[in-house]
Amino acid sequence: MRETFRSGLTLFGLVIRSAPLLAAAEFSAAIIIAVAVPLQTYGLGLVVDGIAAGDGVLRGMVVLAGAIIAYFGCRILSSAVQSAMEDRVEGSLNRELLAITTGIPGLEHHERPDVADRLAVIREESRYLKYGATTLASALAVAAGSVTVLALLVVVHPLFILLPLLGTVRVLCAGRAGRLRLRAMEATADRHRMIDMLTEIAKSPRHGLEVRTFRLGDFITERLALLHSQRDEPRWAAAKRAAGIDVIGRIVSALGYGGAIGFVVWLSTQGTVGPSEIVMVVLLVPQVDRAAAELSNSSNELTWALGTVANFRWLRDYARSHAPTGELSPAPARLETGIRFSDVTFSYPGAQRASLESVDLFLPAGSTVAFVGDNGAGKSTLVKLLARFYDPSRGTIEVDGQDLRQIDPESWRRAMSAGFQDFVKFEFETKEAIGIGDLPRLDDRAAIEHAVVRADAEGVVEHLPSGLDTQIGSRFSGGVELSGGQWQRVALARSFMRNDPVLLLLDEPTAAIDPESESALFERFAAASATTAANTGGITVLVSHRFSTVRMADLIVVVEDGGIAEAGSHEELMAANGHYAEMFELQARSYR
Ligand SMILES: Nc1ncnc2c1ncn2[C@@H]1O[C@H](COP(=O)(O)OP(=O)(O)OP(=O)(O)O)[C@@H](O)[C@H]1O
Repeated sequence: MRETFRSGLTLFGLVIRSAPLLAAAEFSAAIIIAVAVPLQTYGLGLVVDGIAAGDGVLRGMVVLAGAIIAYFGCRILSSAVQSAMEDRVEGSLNRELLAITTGIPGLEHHERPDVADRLAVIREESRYLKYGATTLASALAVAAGSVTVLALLVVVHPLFILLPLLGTVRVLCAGRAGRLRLRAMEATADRHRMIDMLTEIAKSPRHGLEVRTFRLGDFITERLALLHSQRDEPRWAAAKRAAGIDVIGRIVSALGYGGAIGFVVWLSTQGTVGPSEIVMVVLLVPQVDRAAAELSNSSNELTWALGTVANFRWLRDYARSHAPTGELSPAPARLETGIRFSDVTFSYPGAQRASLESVDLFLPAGSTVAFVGDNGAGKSTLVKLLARFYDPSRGTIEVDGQDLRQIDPESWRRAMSAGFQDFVKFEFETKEAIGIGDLPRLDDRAAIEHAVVRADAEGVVEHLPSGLDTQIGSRFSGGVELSGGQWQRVALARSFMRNDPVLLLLDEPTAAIDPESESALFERFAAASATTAANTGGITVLVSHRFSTVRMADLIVVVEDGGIAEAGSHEELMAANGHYAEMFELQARSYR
């Protein structure tokens, strides 16, 4: 109950923050409409009284006309503001959700199934929050209308105070039914995510090649049918139970309202009430029933909306609890000694096996470091720990002797830069797709051109019809599609936007580029790293499977099965005649 109340407050706060004036107009209009309806009945009662007593109908007509004008005026106002308010709420909710999820410093929330399920439910249900604003307004309005109806009925006979009890039964039943449906949705959220994923694979042009090559159409369709039945059957079972509970509520209230009308007719036979009271009760009792129906509808919708708000609050609390705490230092502007891994063990959330086991490693300031090793050895995991997407499960990573956990992650990310194999294809104008690598310099054309040169991407830009001003990607009209290697060079230029980062992480950023160009590129990296190293003592880390490229690194780290097998310069490792020498020879021979 307390949680529901809190979620209601959160929703109310969200609505007021998103659209204060529109919300004030919508809430007031909804309340006035709800109160105006019983007031019309009251006015009619006064007219009947006036006629019966021969006193004239002016007073009754004034109340009736006032209530009718207020009713229609507010209906017009409500229809004008409602959808604008909903759009504003939806927009600001989406922005808030995005800010929360992207604001979590690490990546764990994307990989923990319990968090991913909640995110899926929130995404699926966020449209209810848009309507939740209107639902909240109508729930308040129904409450105000019910109080007015009840006050008028109690004046007729105090026993009518019991009528809301019947309404409560109906509302409770509807609330229970709504919770049943929401729980079924939560329990089947993983299947829903899987359906989303398969549908995306089936529809997206990006996956079209593989889907067609492997003739996956039928396989995906069958898998989707199975998943739909696994998702929909529990939901349908819950919907049936919910409908049963709803029907019970409706029967109880219908019996009660029939009894109330019978009661006032009986009172009139006893001479206790007159014609105006009969008119009022006959017209007001259905309004109590309608109010209960509306309240149960809006309580149904509100239960859904508040359930989603509860998930939203959970996510916000999760983000807060994962926000860095304690005294945090800014990232160093200059590295003096280097970065040290001491006894670092790391397991991904939910993983059975550790991906890194007791790693001891020192990356000296000002050096270029290459990570090599077989698939799944742990190279990218080392990179992710360096970027602080995750913290070690055991052991420490120290930057110039300071634990990385004590450095503000925001400041650390600003001080570093990175390029990844599975980069994002930002379908923007080329200058923006590159410039976003250093947001404060998004409009600095000279800096963008410099990054293009460093990434050896001049050839890509020269071939674009409007150079840096060309829209890239085929999603938008006039957009120019790039090849895999060209996209990768744009992504590389993006990672070179930041001047002199203290850490530059390049995790197979050239996998789509041919070996010769990669070698040439790495020479440029090394030259750029030398400048960076002189200015900031920065470290460049490169992950690559190509030994011809990594040989020029100052330090080559051979990662094997979650540990460090060997580390040293190319010459040292060749002299040691170990795994590196063997792999180098093998690759060199195959190139020859
Ligand atoms: N998100 C994840 N969740 C669970 N396990 C993961 C995750 N990412 C990687 N792993 C596991 O961690 C181990 C190391 O993976 P990592 O990506 O670091 O290897 P890698 O050396 O970069 O491989 P590759 O050369 O194929 O890119 C692997 O066993 C992999 O299955």
